[in-house]
Amino acid sequence: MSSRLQAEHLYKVFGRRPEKAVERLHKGGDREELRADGTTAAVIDASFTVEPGQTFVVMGLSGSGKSTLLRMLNGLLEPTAGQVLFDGQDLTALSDRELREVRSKKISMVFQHFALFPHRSVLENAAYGLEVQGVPRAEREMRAADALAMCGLGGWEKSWPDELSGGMQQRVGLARALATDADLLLMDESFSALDPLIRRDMQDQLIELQKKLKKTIVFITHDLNEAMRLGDRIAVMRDGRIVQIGTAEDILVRPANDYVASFTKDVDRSRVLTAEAVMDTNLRGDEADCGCETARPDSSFVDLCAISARVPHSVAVLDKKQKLVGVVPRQRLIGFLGDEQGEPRPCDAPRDKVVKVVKTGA
Ligand SMILES: Nc1ncnc2c1ncn2[C@@H]1O[C@H](COP(=O)(O)OP(=O)(O)OP(=O)(O)O)[C@@H](O)[C@H]1O
Repeated sequence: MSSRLQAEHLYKVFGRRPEKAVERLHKGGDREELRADGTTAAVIDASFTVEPGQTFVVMGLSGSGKSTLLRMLNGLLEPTAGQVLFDGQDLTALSDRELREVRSKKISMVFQHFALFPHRSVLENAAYGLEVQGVPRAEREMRAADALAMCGLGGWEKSWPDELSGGMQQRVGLARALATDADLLLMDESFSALDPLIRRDMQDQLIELQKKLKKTIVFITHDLNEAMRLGDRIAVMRDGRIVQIGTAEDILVRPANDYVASFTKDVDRSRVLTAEAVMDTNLRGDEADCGCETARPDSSFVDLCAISARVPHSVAVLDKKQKLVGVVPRQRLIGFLGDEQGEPRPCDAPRDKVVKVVKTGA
């Protein structure tokens, strides 16, 4: 059973008199103001909940506070203010011993640079977390071998890390995290050092594993495309603050401000949007009465385009109970793809006639 993670008004300030700095931040002060005094507000008032089995992605540019936030979630850094609740337990109130216990049994980290021991075999590396827990050799080797197989590394147990490619080494890192049966996986830029194709493979692997294992995952990245592929929910950080939390669709279709919107420019919208985000919910009520093919709210954008090409009118969207919940006119599909949700401008020419050829260029 996976666990629930909750961050409540977390602050981390580095430098002199951090508590005083939190007070100033409370009163609306910002990072720049504090920096002038030689104080860094790394994380400012971060609150969120990660439900059991969810992948929560924290996305932001370098220096936005992602790693500091993550280190507070596993108790490696003590918050200047605020609380971290894990399985209902306040991590900030635990003794060092209790915290070490929680960290070794319930929380696993996967780092960007695989952090493998060069003089241990792949199997010994995957079993490392269990060794720290004091699990007997035979059991830990069995569990590590299972985790390696889950990560596609069956047969590589006796190899050495330097015999493996970067992608395979990261699979060992993932296997090590999975072998311990920890409910909470904290992944810090775990795929950022990999080539684009291998990175995509690892994302696919994580998505597949997560369908089965349903861990509670916090994944840090600076890449919005990666965030959107992996995240059930995404928090966007800027200058220490979370500026938006939402699904990939929320971020894409309803960015909280221009800063978030500026990230979405490079996102392949057709991979993120579903019928639910695109559909018009202003209904007559009889749009699905004709017996033509329909879509579901979770139909992908690409599927929706294909259906739209096959039916002569708007696509009706029906929920699981076959209730009509929206319609998608073709115009709307094209508009969403081009991030243009206004109405077409009027044209004086007779329908379907090209009146004159407009020359462009010099
Ligand atoms: N131990 C520390 N002492 C002082 N300042 C720190 C410390 N750790 C982090 N910072 C500062 O806090 C801010 C947030 O850093 P953090 O590493 O959390 O950001 P990040 O988003 O993870 O960046 P990156 O992607 O580059 O790792 C930065 O300005 C950084 O310089």
